[in-house]
Amino acid sequence: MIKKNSFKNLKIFEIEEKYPFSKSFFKQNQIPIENHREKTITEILKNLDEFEMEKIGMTEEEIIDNLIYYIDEMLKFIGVDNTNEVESLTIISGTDKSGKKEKFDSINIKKSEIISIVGPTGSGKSRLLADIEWTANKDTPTKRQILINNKIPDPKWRFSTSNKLVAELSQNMNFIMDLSVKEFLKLHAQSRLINNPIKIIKEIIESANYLSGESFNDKTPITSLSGGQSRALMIADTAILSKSPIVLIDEIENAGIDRKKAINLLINKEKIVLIATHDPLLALMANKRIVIKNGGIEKVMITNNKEIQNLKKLETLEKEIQNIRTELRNGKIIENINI
Ligand SMILES: Nc1ncnc2c1ncn2[C@@H]1O[C@H](COP(=O)(O)OP(=O)(O)OP(=O)(O)O)[C@@H](O)[C@H]1O
Repeated sequence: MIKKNSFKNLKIFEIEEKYPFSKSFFKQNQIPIENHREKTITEILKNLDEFEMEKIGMTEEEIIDNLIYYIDEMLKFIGVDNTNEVESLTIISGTDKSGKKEKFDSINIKKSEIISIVGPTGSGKSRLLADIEWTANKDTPTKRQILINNKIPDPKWRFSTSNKLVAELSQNMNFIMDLSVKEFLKLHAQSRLINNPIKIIKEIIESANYLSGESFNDKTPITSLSGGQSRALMIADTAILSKSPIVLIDEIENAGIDRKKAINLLINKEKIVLIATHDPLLALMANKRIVIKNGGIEKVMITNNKEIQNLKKLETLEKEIQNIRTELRNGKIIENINI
């Protein structure tokens, strides 16, 4: 909610910069802001004569109240109101596949934390991500409950398309639209009412190229992106453009993308990231890992110092595998392996 007192001190150019859509309020209500952008709304209204005020059809207070209401509603609509701020996510225990209570009471995850979810095939990793996405309220097969900022979340999260709590990155990123990368990102930026889409589109493309190493540009048709390139584009888009405070990743596939860079990009944007994975590198990159067995959360482990050192070894191993992959692709014979 915008506070009226401090709002009154904003100059028109500051209001327009912060809330670009406010321009249409001024226009529709015929408020003469032209050449007065250095003034506050109150200063402008005070200088209007009776006739001009009559044309607007509202008192000074009504104009300010309506403008604040308009901005608040627009912010909610595009999903950038501060009710979107998520400081923590809590998972309250439910039952495993046999109906037994899970072995924990609650797990609290904070902003900028990264959590991996590990467990055998079919153990329930994707189910946990789905519980979070649906903000389960004891109404899913696991009977878990999800709290946001320690409260039962507003049901708006479940149904709103513009105000999404969760951004999901899945393995399959098949684009079917006949658009260039620039057109695609521009559409997304427009839907978020971004003021300067050109700058942000450039940033997303640069980040995606940094992640995939296989460059593309703004003119590349999205249908011709490779698997790695489209995953890189979606990750960069999610990190930079999406307002969703929680990112759920169902395994970042190995090929064609630097997973460490991808995770760092998401973390820098202060998101909560949960990754269901079978990949040791991703599992150990997380601050904590949730171990799932037979549909239930078996335990939560904190990545310890020894594991962090081992992560470095795994990264070296991974680099060597990448080198071998490149050599094989280039028709070379694999004679030496450096481990
Ligand atoms: N606690 C539970 N109670 C009832 N059903 C569950 C529970 N947990 C998981 N399931 C169900 O078990 C099935 C397998 O779970 P899920 O797909 O989440 O496994 P997974 O660990 O992601 O598997 P994979 O590694 O193969 O992707 C799903 O149908 C899911 O709904």
